[in-house]
Amino acid sequence: MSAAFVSFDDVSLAYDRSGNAIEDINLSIHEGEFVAFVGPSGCGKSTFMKLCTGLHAPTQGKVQVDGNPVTGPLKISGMAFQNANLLPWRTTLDNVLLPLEIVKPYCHQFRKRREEFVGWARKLLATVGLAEYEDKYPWQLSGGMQQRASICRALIHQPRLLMLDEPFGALDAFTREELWCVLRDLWEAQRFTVVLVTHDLREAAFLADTVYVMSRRPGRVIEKRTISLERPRPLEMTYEKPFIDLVQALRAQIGEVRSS
Ligand SMILES: Nc1ncnc2c1ncn2[C@@H]1O[C@H](COP(=O)(O)OP(=O)(O)OP(=O)(O)O)[C@@H](O)[C@H]1O
Repeated sequence: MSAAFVSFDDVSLAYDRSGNAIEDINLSIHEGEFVAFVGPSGCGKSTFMKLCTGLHAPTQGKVQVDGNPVTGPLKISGMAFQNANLLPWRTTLDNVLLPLEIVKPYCHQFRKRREEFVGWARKLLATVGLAEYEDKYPWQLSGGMQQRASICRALIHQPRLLMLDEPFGALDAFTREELWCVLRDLWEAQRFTVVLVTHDLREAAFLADTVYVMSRRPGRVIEKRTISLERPRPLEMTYEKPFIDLVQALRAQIGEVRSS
């Protein structure tokens, strides 16, 4: 096993005097690992993400990424959220290029290397099936297409850490499953580290190597479950018994947390 890429040592965070939002988190994520966080609403999943990416500092404990303490917004991460949040006045291609215009070191090279960067964006868009939509505006895309573009935008600067906060939560079940496969294939090809926050236990079990189950507030990790289903994982696998049993077990656990 490689050294931890993301590590949380006794981490707690209190936003205000109402007490800890998350408490005593100890975990290690290895480079290239795909982890998912599940738990009841308000248990601190998004808070975990903010700590990981340096958008908040812990009240107690230590957060490290790639061997360094996280002291401010992390440049090696890409993020995507439930809402695609594409800029409506930019085409799909220009939305995907945005991080390269902003993030160091690319922003300093943007003008000079624009053609090369456009090539990266086109390649990524083609990978997720949006080759013909590069010049369309967000309002000309379906919700699923917008989310594909938003994942491309999160990956364009080749981040080592991809943070996904319920990225498929607003999509219909069919589109969601399609995008699981898009994400699975991108991850298989590039092996960036992924932290996925989701309410969807099937999604967590299908995509992740490790699922962390969190308790109600103050959020603590109450279980680390290794998903040993063979890879690559075809979608059909989700209709087979081992997968169904796994999701049932996770569901039972969340049910216990909710009623406790
Ligand atoms: N900026 C903030 N200031 C004060 N309290 C906050 C802030 N952000 C989150 N909280 C509180 O911290 C707790 C954890 O919130 P968080 O958004 O991390 O939970 P979550 O598990 O992601 O929730 P959900 O599943 O509903 O999205 C909640 O009780 C929330 O009200």
